[in-house]
Formats: sequence, C-alpha cells, structure tokens
Amino acid sequence: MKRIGIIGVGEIGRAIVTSLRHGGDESTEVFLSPRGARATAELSERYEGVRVCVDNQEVVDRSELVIIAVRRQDWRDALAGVRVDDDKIVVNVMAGVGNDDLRRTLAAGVPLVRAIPLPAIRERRSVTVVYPSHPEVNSFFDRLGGVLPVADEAAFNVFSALTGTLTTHYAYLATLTSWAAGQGIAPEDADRYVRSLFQGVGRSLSDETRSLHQLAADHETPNGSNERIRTTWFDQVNSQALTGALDALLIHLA
Ligand SMILES: NC(=O)C1=CN([C@@H]2O[C@H](COP(=O)(O)OP(=O)(O)OC[C@H]3O[C@@H](n4cnc5c(N)ncnc54)[C@H](OP(=O)(O)O)[C@@H]3O)[C@@H](O)[C@H]2O)C=CC1
Repeated sequence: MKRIGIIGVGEIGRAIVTSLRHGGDESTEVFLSPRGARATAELSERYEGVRVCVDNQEVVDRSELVIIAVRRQDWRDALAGVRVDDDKIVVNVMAGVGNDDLRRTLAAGVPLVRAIPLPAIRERRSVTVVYPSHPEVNSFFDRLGGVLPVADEAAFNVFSALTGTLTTHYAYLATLTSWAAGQGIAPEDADRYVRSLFQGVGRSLSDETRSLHQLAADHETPNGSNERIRTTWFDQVNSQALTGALDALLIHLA
C-alpha cells in the first residue's frame, strides 16, 4: 500500500502518521482530512509526502487504504455523502463501531477491517489487533510494529476492552506519587522514582520467556512488602471489581 488516507487526525491519527514516517521512511504518500487545521498543517510541514486534502472525499479518492479515526459519535458525519469505491481498503480503528454498522454506509464490496492501533505505534513498538485478517492490512500494520489478527469480532472486542485499561494504569502511578508527596517527599523525586520503578516493569515485560504470573512471583519475596500490598489491596474484591468493569465495557463495545 503506497497511498494512505486518514480521516480524523487526532491523537491516534497523528500517531499513525508519525509511525509511517518513523526512521525517515518515505515509502508512502499520506493524505489527511482537513479538520483540525493546526495539527494537519504541522504534520504536512514536518513530513515530506504528507498532504492535507480539501475534504474527506478527496482523502478517499487519493488513497488505496483509508483509515477512519474519528470518535465514535462522529463517523456518520465524517462519511456522510462520501463515496468509497470497492477498489479501496477501509480500516476502522474506532472503538465500539462494528463493521456491520460501517458497512451500511460503504459500497458492498469494500474490504473493511477493524484495527486497534495503540499510541506506541508512533515508534513502531506495539502490536495492532485486526479483524478480519486481510493480507494487505496485515502487512501494513506488521511494518508499523506487528499485527495480531483475531478469529472473530467477539475476540476483537475483548482486545478492545483491554486497551480501555491503559489510562487507569497511568492514574495508578499518579496516585502512588501523590501518596508519597503526601508523606512529605518532594513531588519531583516521587515522580522520578515511580517512573524509574515502572520503566523497569516495562522492560521486564519484554522477556516473553516468563509468564506474567511468573514475573509477579519472581518479583515477590514471601511475606514481603509486595505480597502485602497485592494481598491487602489487590484482593479478591478489588480484582472482581476490575473484571466486572471489563465485563460491562465489553457489553458497551459489542
Ligand atoms: N487515542 C487512542 O489511543 C486510540 C483511539 N482509537 C479510536 O480512534 C478514534 C479517534 O480517537 P482519538 O484520536 O483519541 O480522538 P481525537 O479526538 O484525538 O481525534 C479525533 C479527530 O477526528 C476529527 N474529526 C471529527 N469529526 C470529523 C469529521 N467529520 N471529519 C474529519 N475529522 C473529524 C476531530 O476533529 P475536532 O477535534 O475538530 O472535532 C479530531 O481531530 C476513536 O474512535 C477511538 O476509539 C483507537 C485506538 C487507540
């Protein structure tokens, strides 16, 4: 795929553009929807071969692969009156928008693939879940960090629900630093230390020879501080509250 269109140049749209240009890669032409003039102008100035179109129809017309990356409530407006011929491939990255819904507004023969790009796609460091598997879309995301095709839309929604836990993780880290600051530690020292602690966790996650349970066990001294926090805070009630929230999110996404 040499010509990539992006409708909805927000957080994830920008991350995809950055990924496409990662390491000075200029092998694709990129066509952006015009909304959000400042961000799109900035991208087109920064990167060779990234252009801003006059409207969403022009994005579709110029591209072989079109990524729809607007918010869930905006896609009908974004595609209203836009004709997508069936020689295009459409990638839907919107959480909670099923292919059946999108199909109703697109030509019957257009290949339509759902995908979950993550912010770390910027550095080509995250795996993108896709459904259904499509050779060209698979190789597109494979080049941008890796691809994980799943068997059906139900499985896709489970992965989508998992991505919903990301900002809670940051909020958890922020709570730790606030707690330390409340104990009289300088906020910048608490911040630096917590970042360092969890960057180490990030690095150890790249060791795929050990399961997540094994990693937890390896970091825990019997009767030590980690075991104490895990069993007194992340107890059964807390753990069930988390799985309950995920169950509810899955229903919302389906
Ligand atoms: N952020 C993330 O990490 C991920 C997000 N997603 C999905 O991607 C989608 C976008 O999320 P995110 O990037 O965070 O959201 P943002 O709000 O950052 O970006 C959405 C962009 O779409 C633009 N937009 C709205 N209406 C139109 C339109 N009619 N035509 C063209 N552009 C339009 C918005 O412009 P304006 O600001 O002017 O309204 C905005 O720039 C969501 O559906 C989300 O579920 C998927 C994976 C990860």
